[in-house]
Amino acid sequence: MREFVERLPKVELHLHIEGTLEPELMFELAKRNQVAIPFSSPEAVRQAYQFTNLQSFLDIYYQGANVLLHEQDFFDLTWHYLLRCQVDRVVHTEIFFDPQTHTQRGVAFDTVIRGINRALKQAEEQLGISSVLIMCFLRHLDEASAFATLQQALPYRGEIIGVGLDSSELGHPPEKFANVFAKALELGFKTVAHAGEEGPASNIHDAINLLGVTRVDHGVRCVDDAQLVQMLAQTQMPLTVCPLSNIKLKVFKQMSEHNIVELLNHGLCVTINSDDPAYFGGYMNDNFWSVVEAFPLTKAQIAQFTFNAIAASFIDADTKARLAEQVEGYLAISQSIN
Ligand SMILES: Nc1ncnc2[nH]cnc12
Ligand SMILES: [Zn+2]
Repeated sequence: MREFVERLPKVELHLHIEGTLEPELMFELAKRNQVAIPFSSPEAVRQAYQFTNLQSFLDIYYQGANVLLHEQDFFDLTWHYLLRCQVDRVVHTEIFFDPQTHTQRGVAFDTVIRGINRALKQAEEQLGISSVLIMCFLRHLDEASAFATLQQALPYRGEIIGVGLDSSELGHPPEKFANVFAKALELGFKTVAHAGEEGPASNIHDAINLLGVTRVDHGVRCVDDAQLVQMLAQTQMPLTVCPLSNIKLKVFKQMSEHNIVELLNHGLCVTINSDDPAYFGGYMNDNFWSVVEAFPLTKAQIAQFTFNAIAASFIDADTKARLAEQVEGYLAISQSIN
């Protein structure tokens, strides 16, 4: 089964590029850019990754991003992730970036996007991996800052497919960003938002109704509202679930208590994603495997996560059909072997 999971073509829909900063690269960039970091070695960094909740992670995560200063740094960060995609058979990825994490430190929006985009283009050409970019607003910052960020993104309309919402969910509900999301939709951006990760099921409702999202990031707290679960199944509203993240951030005590398979069996459009893999202990294969290890799933059920991700992606219809065919072929061959 492990080999089936490893070779299964995958589509990633919930990945923060800043969350792919491995301790080794953090050290290399700290040295290159002469930025002080409060760790003595990459191992010491890993030791510090003991989180009690979302906020305890975010505090360390924003600190780590301080080593990213130049276009080349953003290129290196993104390229390392894309090489890992190749290993994990991720054929398409939809990447979040947090411009405010960088512009607040005096790094230009242009520097961030140029570095990331150069790596994405190289991956398309050299690795055959396609991608799109989604710009997230930090919800602990105010509406004015989100509006300013949206304004800064206008020259890059062709390179940014949508806007998202991340950072501290508790105390920062979707309604805080209803105006800026309305403007983004008017400008032609797609919208997604983290909701129902640590926050209540009502945040999922509000992300859908007030922010016009086409996907909900995480969304696992939907189970607290049976009617909402029914609606999510009926509308096939995608949930980009991140299993290892949820364990690391104590959303669930252990994988056997995770609700992803329950949601899959209810017919929801759930997908598997890695969120911040450098911090949470694994990329796509590890996330798939953590679920497969904890629950008895057939190959067809495992492949369903990829079919769901293809359907939920921002890829054009022809490419979706081609990718789905590729996965169907893979599933048929591996089912015929045993
Ligand atoms: N899991 C997560 N939830 C909210 N904001 C984030 N930013 C990066 N990872 C996040
Ligand atoms: Zn996330």
